[in-house]
Amino acid sequence: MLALRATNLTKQYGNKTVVNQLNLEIKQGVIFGFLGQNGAGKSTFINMITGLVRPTSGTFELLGAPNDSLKDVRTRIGVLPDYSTFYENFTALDHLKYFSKVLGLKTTTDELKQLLRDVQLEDAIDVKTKNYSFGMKKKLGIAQALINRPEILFLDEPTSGVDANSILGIHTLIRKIAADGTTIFLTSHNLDEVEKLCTEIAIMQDGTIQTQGTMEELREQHEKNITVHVKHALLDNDTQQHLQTKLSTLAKDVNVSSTHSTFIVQSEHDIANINSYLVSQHVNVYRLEVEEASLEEIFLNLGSEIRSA
Ligand SMILES: Nc1ncnc2c1ncn2[C@@H]1O[C@H](COP(=O)(O)OP(=O)(O)OP(=O)(O)O)[C@@H](O)[C@H]1O
Repeated sequence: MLALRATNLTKQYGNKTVVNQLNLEIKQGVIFGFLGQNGAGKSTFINMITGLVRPTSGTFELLGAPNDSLKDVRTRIGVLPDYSTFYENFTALDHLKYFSKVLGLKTTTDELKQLLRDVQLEDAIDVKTKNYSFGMKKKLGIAQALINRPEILFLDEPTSGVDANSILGIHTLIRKIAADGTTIFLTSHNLDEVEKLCTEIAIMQDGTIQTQGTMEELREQHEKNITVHVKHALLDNDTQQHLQTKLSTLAKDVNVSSTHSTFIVQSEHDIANINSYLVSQHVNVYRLEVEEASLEEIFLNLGSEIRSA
């Protein structure tokens, strides 16, 4: 069973189409990163999936339940919205007890305390939330979203405004929740975070999914420049010059020195060609390192692909 399948999902506000015939499939157990510039339609998509906003047209299935029977799965999902509000005079424990009751769960106080420990709020269990920092409120929001041990957890910007130490803690927690079998749907503007955490990534633009895949697949599809560093046996001046000239016909930004050379190619195929050429010239290659494109580069490349289309 898929965790989520959206088919031609569309949301219009007046004349404006915010989510446009969107198709998406998410397998169970993945940490799914959902990216897009401001206004791309991410929150609107999540709001439809979590039942806050009604689609204009199209359908989706969440944990196997069709969108018109969402109440059947509501207790199996967890949601951290992009902002959470809490009763100021409640402590963290009061909050979790309250939400546990609202959801009709039979969670014990010990279990709720453990949940607060999991999100590193053990020192603030009995502190009123009016005294919480922004980051502490995020953590409490995550604890609240986990209270029903959800099968799929929606995290909208879980680390924005959170200090670096706490971010590491939240990342560890997300990995642990995923390892326990929960599917994670993560929205973040922090591309580094998405690259580190997510096993699958989709990039949304103007209401549709522009690309989707693992980091490896995204690199294959959208990587424009691959930087290659070669360490080789000592070359004499003539060979260096010869290689500089020849490699410049096969690659960009070629820089051949006596023991190291670097160049930029457009595809892995070019690397194989250059390597064969070096072998044919009896250049002993000791090491060949490829600098992989970051998600940020892919994201920027995609933006320019769309603008020039
Ligand atoms: N209730 C609404 N009524 C009218 N327009 C809306 C409504 N909600 C969202 N929009 C518009 O839909 C577009 C997409 O908004 P949405 O919040 O889904 O984008 P987003 O990708 O989540 O952006 P961000 O990264 O800034 O959170 C925006 O142009 C927004 O102004």
